[in-house]
Parts: sequence; structure tokens; C-alpha cells
Amino acid sequence: MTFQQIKQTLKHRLSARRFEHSVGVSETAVQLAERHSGDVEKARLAGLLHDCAREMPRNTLLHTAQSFGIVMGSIERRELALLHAPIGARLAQTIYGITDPEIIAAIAAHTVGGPNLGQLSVIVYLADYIEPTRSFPGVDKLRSLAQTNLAAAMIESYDHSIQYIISRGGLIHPATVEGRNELLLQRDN
Ligand SMILES: Nc1ncnc2c1ncn2[C@@H]1O[C@H](COP(=O)(O)OP(=O)(O)O)[C@@H](O)[C@H]1O
Repeated sequence: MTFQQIKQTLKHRLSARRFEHSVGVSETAVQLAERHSGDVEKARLAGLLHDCAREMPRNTLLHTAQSFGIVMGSIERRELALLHAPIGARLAQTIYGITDPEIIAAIAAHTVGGPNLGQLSVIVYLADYIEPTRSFPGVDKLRSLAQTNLAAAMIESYDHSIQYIISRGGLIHPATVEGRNELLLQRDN
């Protein structure tokens, strides 16, 4: 599928709000890729597709994850919405014809992050956080940090996610903690 065909398909499959968010993530990912000498076309596609499974009902997420053989830990079983990221990565391949491993990895990692992320995964994770429709205290600081220092912006995003989940009494996915620890260790060495 071409980029335009994927965009038209998502426009029909997603709510207007989610589609607008996806276009915003795609455009923000392009801007970050330009700024940090990344792959602009991969950023455009991964950003557009990152939430392609976000509106699946919980039951469908569970059954689809099982049918794809996606390994579910206790956190995913409790928080089924997390499955939209690995499922989205599989749908990108099976429905949208994506074969590029970096794009697939970026979609899979966009919600919880993790250690050893490639630059495209970092760009999509941050673009999801700072695209123009996002509004939360600190988003403007994060937007400017993402222009100058991707690793520092990731730490700030992980901190924000972890604090938000704790404020709601939720379970924190270990990949988020591992990703944050890795970046702190690298920063302080
Ligand atoms: N690192 C994490 N660990 C555990 N749960 C998380 C994490 N990140 C997000 N979640 C939860 O997973 C669900 C989906 O998150 P997300 O896709 O980021 O939401 P949104 O629709 O706002 O983009 C939410 O209920 C959120 O609280």
C-alpha cells in the first residue's frame, strides 16, 4: 500500500479524533526525524500507523493477541489496552504491507517504550507524546527538549508516564522502568 492508501484506510477505520492524532504523530515524527537526521519516510509511516489497533475492543485485543501468539505478561493481562501496540505492529505487516523491521519495532514499542530502542522508536514514542493535540502541564517543555536532546526528552516522558500511572494506582510496565534506567545510567556515565 502507498502512504496515501494507508492514510485513506485509517481514515475509514479510526474515529475522527484518533485519525487526527495519528496524522499529528506522523507530522511530528517527520519533524523530529528531520531535526535529528533520522529517516523521514519511515517516521512518516510509523507515526501514521502507530495507533492502528488502538480502537479494538478489549475482547478483540485479547483474542487477536492470542491468535498472533503475542506473549502476554501479567501487566498486559490486567491492562489489555497495552496490547494495541504489539497488535498494531502485526497489523502493520498483515494489513498494511509493512516489512521494515524498524517501523514494526517502533509501533510495537510506542506505548511502554523499553531498553535498546532504535532512533525511529524514540522518535515515534516522543511524537506520540508531543503531537499538536496533546495538552498537559509540561508538554511545551517536552516539545522543546525533543528538539535538542532525544534521550533527555525520553527520560522526561518516562517520568511523566510513571508519575501518571502511580497517581492512578496502576501497574507500571517493566519495559518502561528498564528503558528509563538504561537512559539514566547512560546519562550519568
Ligand atoms: N508504561 C506503562 N505501564 C503500564 N500501563 C501503561 C503504560 N503506559 C500506558 N499505560 C496504560 O495503557 C493504556 C493505554 O495507554 P496509551 O495508549 O498511552 O493511551 P492513550 O490512548 O492516551 O494514548 C492506558 O490505560 C495507560 O494508563
